[in-house]
Amino acid sequence: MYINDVKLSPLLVSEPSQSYQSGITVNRWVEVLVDCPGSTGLFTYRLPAQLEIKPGDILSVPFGAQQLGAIAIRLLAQPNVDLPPEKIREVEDIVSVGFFPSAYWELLNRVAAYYYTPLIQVIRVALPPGLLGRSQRRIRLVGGRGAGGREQGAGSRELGAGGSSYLLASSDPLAFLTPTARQVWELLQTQPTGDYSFVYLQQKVKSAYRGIRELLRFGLVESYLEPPRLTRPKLQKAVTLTGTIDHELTTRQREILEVLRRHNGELWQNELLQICNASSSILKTLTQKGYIVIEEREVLRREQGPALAQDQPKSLNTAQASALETIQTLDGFAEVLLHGVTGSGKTEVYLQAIAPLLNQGKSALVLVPEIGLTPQLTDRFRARFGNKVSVYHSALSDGERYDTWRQMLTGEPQVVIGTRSAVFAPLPNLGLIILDEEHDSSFKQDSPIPTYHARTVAQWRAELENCPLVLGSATPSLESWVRVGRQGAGVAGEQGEQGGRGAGGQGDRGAEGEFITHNSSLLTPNSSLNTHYLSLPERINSRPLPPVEIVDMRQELQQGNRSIFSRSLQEALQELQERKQQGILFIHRRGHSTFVSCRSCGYVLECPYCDVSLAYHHTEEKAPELLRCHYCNYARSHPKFCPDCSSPYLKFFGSGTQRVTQELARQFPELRLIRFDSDTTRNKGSHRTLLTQFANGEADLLVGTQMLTKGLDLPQVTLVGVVAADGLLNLSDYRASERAFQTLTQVAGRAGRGDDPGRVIVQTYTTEHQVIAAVRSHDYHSFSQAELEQRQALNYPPYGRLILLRLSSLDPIQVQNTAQIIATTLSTEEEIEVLGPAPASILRVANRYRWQILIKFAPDALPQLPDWEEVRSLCPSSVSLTIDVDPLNIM
Ligand SMILES: Nc1ncnc2c1ncn2[C@@H]1O[C@H](COP(=O)(O)OP(=O)(O)OP(=O)(O)O)[C@@H](O)[C@H]1O
Ligand SMILES: [Zn+2]
Ligand SMILES: [Zn+2]
Repeated sequence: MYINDVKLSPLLVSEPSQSYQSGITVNRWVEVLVDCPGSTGLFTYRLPAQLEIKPGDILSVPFGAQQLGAIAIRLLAQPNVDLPPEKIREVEDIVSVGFFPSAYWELLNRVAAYYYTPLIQVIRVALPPGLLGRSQRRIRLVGGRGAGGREQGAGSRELGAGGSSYLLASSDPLAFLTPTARQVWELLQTQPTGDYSFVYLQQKVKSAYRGIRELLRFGLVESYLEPPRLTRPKLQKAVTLTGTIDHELTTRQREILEVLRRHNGELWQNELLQICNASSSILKTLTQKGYIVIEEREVLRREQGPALAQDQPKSLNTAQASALETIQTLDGFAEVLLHGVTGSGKTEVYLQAIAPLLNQGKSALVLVPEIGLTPQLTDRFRARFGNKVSVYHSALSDGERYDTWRQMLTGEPQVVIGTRSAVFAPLPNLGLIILDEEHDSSFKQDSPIPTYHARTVAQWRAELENCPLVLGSATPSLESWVRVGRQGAGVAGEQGEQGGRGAGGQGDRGAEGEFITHNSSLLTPNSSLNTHYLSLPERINSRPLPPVEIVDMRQELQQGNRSIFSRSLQEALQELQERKQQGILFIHRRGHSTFVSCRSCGYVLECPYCDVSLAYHHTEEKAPELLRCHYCNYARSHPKFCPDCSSPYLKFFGSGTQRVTQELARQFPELRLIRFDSDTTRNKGSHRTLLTQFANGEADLLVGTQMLTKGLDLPQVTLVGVVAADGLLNLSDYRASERAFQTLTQVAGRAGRGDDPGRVIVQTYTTEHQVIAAVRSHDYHSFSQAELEQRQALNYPPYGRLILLRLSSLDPIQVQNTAQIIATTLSTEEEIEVLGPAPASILRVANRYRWQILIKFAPDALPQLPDWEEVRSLCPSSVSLTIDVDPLNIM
């Protein structure tokens, strides 16, 4: 039995009337997930009569010869019929009660059900790495040693020996304990900390678990999970001032105490030593004299930013103020689309929406697309909220993740900024969720499962926690646009619609024409959504959006310009230097060139493991010349001669970031460059370093990929150049246009954000493309309208829903046959449309052959979806199958 069933039956505990009979608990059963690699199914256990278990509790259960951690999923009044009752083992104990608050638990279950993923996999995404896996169960005395329960006198310890304690019941406060419990309790008393691992107690005391259970019942001990070894709390020495400073001290000693006093009497030892430039021996003397106390204290390893000057809220312009007002009047769950052009000050609205929440003791969750974008954004949040801000993303070390996660559990009001997986940040008391750059595709996980979209999960989370969700973007996704009822909304109305509170999206729906055939609530079809559309139509200080010049590269070539830079762009680069301004050059690809081929025979150098050409990488004069696969990272040295015909004439095609920087260095030797792509930002902190260098004016031009389209706010940037828009325009995906429009609009939006006006130059071979026209006129409305018409005609999202089945195998025949069998089976289902099977656009990656099947269906018809377990059972073990719900990449 698999977890998908969980969706169908309510997760609540079976009715008490079923579990109790004339006041006595009868046998009950519980289905659990076992924390054991590879185990994804549910296992049934019997509940000992005295244990009260709720779904989401962490249990310990016998599993084979082991004792494992497990999570209670649901209680059963009857075990599964095919399980012989005598084979069912008993739950050993509850390790932790209410580990998952109910709304959070519900969220995890929804994710598992919607994305057809075993719940344990979802739990693994949500928890910091290793929390369950390497955890160790421990038992400790409640209140520490000596304080354990009602005992205080010296007598009790003597009495414990042997079974004689019964005789002295009247004078022994612990006489009610059985000998086993007694023995465990005594053993714990011998430890200074009053605790032992469960395993150790089991070894020392026969049937210790019984005794422990008893002690737990009387509240004499508690059971807890020790953090994984790798992620032990980090301890650091803290120095506290205790005495008053008097005159018997040397000047030096007084100096140190004075520093401590100025820091409210407390500092970390290393900080104190650093500030005073002192050695630890002097602190030792001060300790001996009783002026200070040094003790180990836990430091939470949270990623620390640089110290920042405190920043004050800005006074808002009219549009910002009105948006903020709407957000602040929201009470409980609501969805807001904050559509603000690039540089309109969305971040300031977020900051001011969060500030009062913190004062009310609530927390806020801010989701951003990529880490590359976070340094600048986190700095802004830190400048406003100081150490109430923490960052949570997968590039943190395990220790940092674990500590940040625990910091959230404290429930202190705070702001967590993070990427996709931070949507599961365990913040109690959530007051607001913000998804910045909500259109960005990195919010979607393609693999491994769950293939969740953070926006979808955030919608559920906001609903379950009953708080507002704000989606911000200059180029909203069509899903969000339709969801707030903007489809078909007139362009003319844009300026005036500052989201009439409460009416928001809802009000102007219905009056519109042909697009209103579908309900906007695509994901939760029967809940009536409280949606709002808020617009920031202008940049801050009424700065204009930069004019966008489109250059036809075909004409450049006709007119004899063979450079990768048009004359327009060359002039602009020249001016940049003269005017001491800065620019950004956007290139679709990293590396040097996209492929290498032989001019004599046409041979193209390809990856031996993937069906793609190798990209040429060459960073500087003396660096090795490499050919690299961008799919599997295979690399080889660049051959001198064609492997096929031995001709020496190998030619590079297509230009990546390296080629462009080399070309720039040749044509504009004076321009100082910084290359910003995934090759140069591989190390931790390198994003920040490069961006800081650029912001400090240490370079004139930032040359990079996708990464620099996102949220960069640098006022001194006046020029933005797009070297070749075509790579973006000509993708085969149904979302190619939407993505190209978003990327180009975002990158254009980096220009002219300060006092100097900006300009944008887009080079392309297809000037007539509708996306190019829309980018030129900054026209989101007509673009989205035209695009939605096409989507609707073909029943693509946001009108139809998609599920993509990705199959892959080392065996090309087997995967193709399996795909065929599955597609045939699926096509008998009614109300769904099956496309394919088709080979993926790159058939082979890392030696695996890939096929896919696309399923389309109408969202509000609620078709009978296939039984996925049955579909999976059609897959031989050599073929892997991923079910990608709402896929973004269909290539
Ligand atoms: N009310 C205000 N008064 C003065 N400056 C402001 C105000 N609001 C925002 N700013 C400044 O305007 C600049 C642009 O704001 P911000 O980066 O928040 O825009 P954005 O809408 O998030 O842009 P993008 O979508 O392009 O990333 C920032 O430098 C910000 O500090
Ligand atoms: Zn050749
Ligand atoms: Zn490869």
